Amino acid sequence: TWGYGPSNGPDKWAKDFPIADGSRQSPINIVPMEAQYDPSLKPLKLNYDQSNAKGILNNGHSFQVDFVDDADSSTLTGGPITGTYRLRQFHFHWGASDDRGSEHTINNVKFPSELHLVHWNTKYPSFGEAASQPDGLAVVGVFLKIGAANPRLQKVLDALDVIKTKGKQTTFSNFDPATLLPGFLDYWTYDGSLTTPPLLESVTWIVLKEPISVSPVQMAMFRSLLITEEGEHPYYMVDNYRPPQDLKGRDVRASFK
Ligand SMILES: Nc1nnc(SCC(=O)Nc2ccc(S(N)(=O)=O)cc2)s1
Ligand SMILES: [Zn+2]
Repeated sequence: TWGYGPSNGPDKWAKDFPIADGSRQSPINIVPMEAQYDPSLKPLKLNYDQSNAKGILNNGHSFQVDFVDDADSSTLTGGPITGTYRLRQFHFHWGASDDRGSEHTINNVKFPSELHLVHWNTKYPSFGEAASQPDGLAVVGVFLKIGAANPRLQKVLDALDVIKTKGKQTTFSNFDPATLLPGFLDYWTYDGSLTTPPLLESVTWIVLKEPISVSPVQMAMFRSLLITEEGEHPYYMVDNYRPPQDLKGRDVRASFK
């Protein structure tokens, strides 16, 4: 199956997922000077209920915190989207060293990690249905930048030692992902895709300009996860990022001047 290694990594995905060469693939390199300020873009509204946090899972290519999404209690509204999108999960991408790891780049600059908050459009009956629609998903991307240790991140990182191997999961409750957001919610937005197989072209991307901090010690905790199952020869979960894809004529809009 797909992964990030030399034999199953991003350059090989088109074989099983031909949409990898599609017209609205993600991530992309963001060039702020070429983004167009759009005064009609609304402020982002992220309203999460911490009690919706359900569990934390090592899925073999990242770890994700899953949310109860059977009601409009943890939602994304405003921004470039119309209607209400429900939070499904959040996860991260990161590098083997601090010089890489993010999926989106800014002027070709990579960050050590990128947080993705995945939401689905409630005009569709389920996440799975929404995932196949052009306006089905909205993912908020947040860059992580090396600096002071991030105390809000620590609760997530402290849960990693019980989900070391692929397939492990544990309960994870009472966590408001809004605590992971930066102070200002200025963003860039463009039409894109899932950045891992099935690479579905159903994502309105909302990439925040302001990063959050992470310390080198905290980055080392991300890198202690394994992509392998218990009992298998261990391989570390690192460099789980897809490089930027061709813009193919798409516009990138900015919510700020
Ligand atoms: N019918 C379907 N059920 N589930 C899927 S795909 C599962 C899923 O959530 N995939 C996913 C892949 C990548 C991303 S990302 N990195 O945020 O673009 C988010 C989410 S299609
Ligand atoms: Zn992601």
